Amino acid sequence: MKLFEYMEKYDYEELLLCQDKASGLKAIICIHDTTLGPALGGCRMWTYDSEEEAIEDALRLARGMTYKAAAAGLNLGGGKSVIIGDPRKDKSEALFRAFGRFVQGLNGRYITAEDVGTTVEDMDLIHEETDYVTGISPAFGSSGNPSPVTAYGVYKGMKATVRQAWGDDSLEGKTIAVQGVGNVAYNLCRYLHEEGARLIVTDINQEAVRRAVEAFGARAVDPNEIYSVECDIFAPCALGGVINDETIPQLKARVIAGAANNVLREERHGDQIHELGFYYAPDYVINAGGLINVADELLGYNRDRAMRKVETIYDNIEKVFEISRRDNIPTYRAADRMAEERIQAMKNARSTFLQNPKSILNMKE
Ligand SMILES: NC(=O)c1ccc[n+]([C@@H]2O[C@H](COP(=O)([O-])OP(=O)(O)OC[C@H]3O[C@@H](n4cnc5c(N)ncnc54)[C@H](O)[C@@H]3O)[C@@H](O)[C@H]2O)c1
Ligand SMILES: CC(C)C[C@H](N)C(=O)O
Repeated sequence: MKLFEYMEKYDYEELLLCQDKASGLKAIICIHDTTLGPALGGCRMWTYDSEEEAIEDALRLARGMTYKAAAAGLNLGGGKSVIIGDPRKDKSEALFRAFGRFVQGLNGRYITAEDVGTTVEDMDLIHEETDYVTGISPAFGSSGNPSPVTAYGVYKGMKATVRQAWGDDSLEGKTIAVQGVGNVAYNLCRYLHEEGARLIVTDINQEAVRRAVEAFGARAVDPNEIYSVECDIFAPCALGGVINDETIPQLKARVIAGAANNVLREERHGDQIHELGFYYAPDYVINAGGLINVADELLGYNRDRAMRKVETIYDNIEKVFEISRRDNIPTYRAADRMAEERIQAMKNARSTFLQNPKSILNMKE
């Protein structure tokens, strides 16, 4: 990848490589865009096959966060970080504290939180070194683990998408294929099960599968079977890039709606599923619940206020489908348009100098 060419093409601000020999930390922090406010985005810990793959992931995820915050109506920019390593073996206090010091060094331009492979306990260690971290323990007045709230938002967004496809938003009797039953999807499955949906689940972690089968009477299938099972809704809740040339021809679902970030391997796959008549809920619109929740910490956390804002994901999904129909474009493009228009409008509005800009968030009691 030609880094500067790529960064220029998608308007990235900053890419930071962080290494600390003593703790073994190798991390990447990427700030995509801070037009709307500080870049808030999670920290992923993953065993990447190469450094290039890790950098690419950080870049793509950071850009997604800019769009996520903009589409959710938050005054936050987009950023993300990745720590290269195995979350089951390579974690230590020293590693997360070293990472925290790099975050502190950015002086608030980047605020971190959980993502795949990191937990509230890890955020608490980062918090030893910096206040620019969210999703820490509730004992600090924080919102804790964002995953259950992300799940609630995905549930609401899935219902809104189902309404587009079938005219009413009930999930009762719908068969839903869930890929990955980790932190978000386990909580999502609970909502789906309570509403009377039939669940098919898969995960590369057998323990996660067993939990979902026992708790929700889900049917388990092998990871490579999940694309082709007979179902109404495909819910990608593991990693990105799963809507691609190989998987699209296998899909039997009518709706694609899940928690995973960067679901489309390439933009052209979003065009393809649109032409084929799938109802796709754009990833960063439907999975914004966790971000909305941790963002509320910056105001002094109020769970009711945060949950009310998470419920607007239903309306945001409806807006995306409206734009898609109005402009005859795929939903992923409609979501981009919605986010880009807001960023541009705020860029223009902020051209006037103000001594004391108002609070960085626009959520009100
Ligand atoms: N946690 C949040 O609040 C949040 C918010 C927004 C988006 N997301 C996104 O949602 C997705 C899930 O996040 P999470 O926090 O639940 O992570 P998680 O690590 O708890 O869960 C992911 C699950 O997917 C499984 N998995 C990985 N590769 C797989 C494969 N090829 N096939 C089947 N299963 C596979 C893992 O074993 C794990 O159980 C990620 O893409 C994340 O970026 C999470
Ligand atoms: C909780 C959020 C700040 C981060 C989350 N992993 C996301 O992708 O939205």
